[in-house]
Amino acid sequence: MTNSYILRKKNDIDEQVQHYLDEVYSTVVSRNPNETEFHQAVALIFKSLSPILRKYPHYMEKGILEQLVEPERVITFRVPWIDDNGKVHVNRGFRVQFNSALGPYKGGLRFHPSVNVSIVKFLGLEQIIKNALTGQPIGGGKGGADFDPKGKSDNEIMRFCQSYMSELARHIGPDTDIPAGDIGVGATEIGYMFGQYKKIRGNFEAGVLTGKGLGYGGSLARKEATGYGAIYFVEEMLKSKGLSINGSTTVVSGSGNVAIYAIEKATSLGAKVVACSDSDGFIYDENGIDLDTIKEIKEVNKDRIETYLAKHPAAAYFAGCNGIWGIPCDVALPCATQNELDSESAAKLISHGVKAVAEGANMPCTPEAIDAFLENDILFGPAKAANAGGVAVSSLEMAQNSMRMSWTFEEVDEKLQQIMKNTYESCLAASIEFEAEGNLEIGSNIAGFKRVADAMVAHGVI
Ligand SMILES: NC(=O)C1=CN([C@@H]2O[C@H](COP(=O)(O)OP(=O)(O)OC[C@H]3O[C@@H](n4cnc5c(N)ncnc54)[C@H](O)[C@@H]3O)[C@@H](O)[C@H]2O)C=CC1
Ligand SMILES: O=C(O)CCC(=O)C(=O)O
Repeated sequence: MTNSYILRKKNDIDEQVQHYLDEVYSTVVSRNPNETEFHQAVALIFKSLSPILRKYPHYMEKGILEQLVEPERVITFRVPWIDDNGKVHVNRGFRVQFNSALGPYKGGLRFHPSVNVSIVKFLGLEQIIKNALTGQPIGGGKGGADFDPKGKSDNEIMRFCQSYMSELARHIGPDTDIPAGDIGVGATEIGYMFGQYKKIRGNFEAGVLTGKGLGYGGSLARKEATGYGAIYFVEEMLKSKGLSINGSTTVVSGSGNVAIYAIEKATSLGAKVVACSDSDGFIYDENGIDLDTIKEIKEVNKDRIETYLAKHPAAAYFAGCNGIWGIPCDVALPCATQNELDSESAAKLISHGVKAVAEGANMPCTPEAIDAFLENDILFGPAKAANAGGVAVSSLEMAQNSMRMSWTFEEVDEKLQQIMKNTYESCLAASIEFEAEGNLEIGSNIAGFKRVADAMVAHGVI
């Protein structure tokens, strides 16, 4: 009698939770039609949340999920600029100020032709949970424009950045919203945007942007932070199985900021990184990639990865990006872009004996690929946790700006290592508490969600 009563109660709450998740998700889909990346990001988070909603049903009673998936503010604006031939172009700019429960909105800006409201919202939603996992006092936001920096002159990029900031400036500030870089936005673009912001405001507010140059308020180790942080996270995952990245064969997709510094740290810890890519194709160098050549191609010459062969004729180049996951490796790090690693690629990695996969990029693995890794007991580091090092050091940059002082590279790196260790441990602890031991996908979503949800409950319905 008692047992069947308990069983019925348990089924009731299971049903309520599932009904609540389904209902909020279907509202997201109907209210935001065609925003497929945003739907995917919502579904990924919701898939992990049943256990915590069962344990703490007050999150449902207080409508936390309904509020979480609706950005506090979405700003869309015109970005007109003039090219070197005098022709006028108009791009569309975005900033999604998604959630400020834990602090001012914080997250990068992406300049890429694919940028639209769906992409900015998926990135913004992920950023809320990621920022919470770092333990830093930062809310979640993201922005960008459908501007393609490829093939543009330095003057064109400067004029674009100035125009973009002419509008964005009125919406941001060191205690309001602090943008940084993402795809297509590095220290050069941040510099031009900072210059324009300073001119408009008539103030030197260093803390309004992060990822700044070292000469005017940037932090040592910010450039390296996302890639290094991903490797610190991978080391924690591997350690849990008595393994290490030392001696591993590693494959990294992309060859931008995240990929380059992931390769640098992995190599310094004894991994052999044999492949990396750009949006045209990938290189395979069985001796281990020469990172100085990659840096020269990507950071100095802004050229294509194929040109690696000029200095390393024994290496191989393959057109197309997906083939990179067919290379046998122990550790795979997708560090390029969303949905770059699908179930077919996951199956290849698994059949070749991959031991760990960690997402340096945001949402690079499709939901089916993630399921395949988890079902096959592959260590899986989700983006929200594995690539949190970049925004964590951005928060340290804000702290240094507030104090008007600078920490050494070693000091920042040490704090980054501690944050990545803490992030790993809080994801693991949540996975254990909610009976999914070692499933860091569930652990990261629950641990990050709980911190944000508790703050939202404390603030009331606002
Ligand atoms: N920069 C940062 O601090 C952080 C970046 N991320 C994420 O990491 C990813 C990469 O960003 P960044 O390195 O900053 O950008 P980036 O602009 O420096 O580099 C992007 C690289 O990816 C390559 N790429 C683009 N599409 C590709 C594809 N389909 N296959 C292979 N390569 C492709 C580009 O050629 C470029 O080399 C993005 O998902 C971004 O959101 C995440 C956390 C922080
Ligand atoms: O450093 C930041 O504020 C943002 C980094 C970022 O865009 C990300 O974590 O995806």
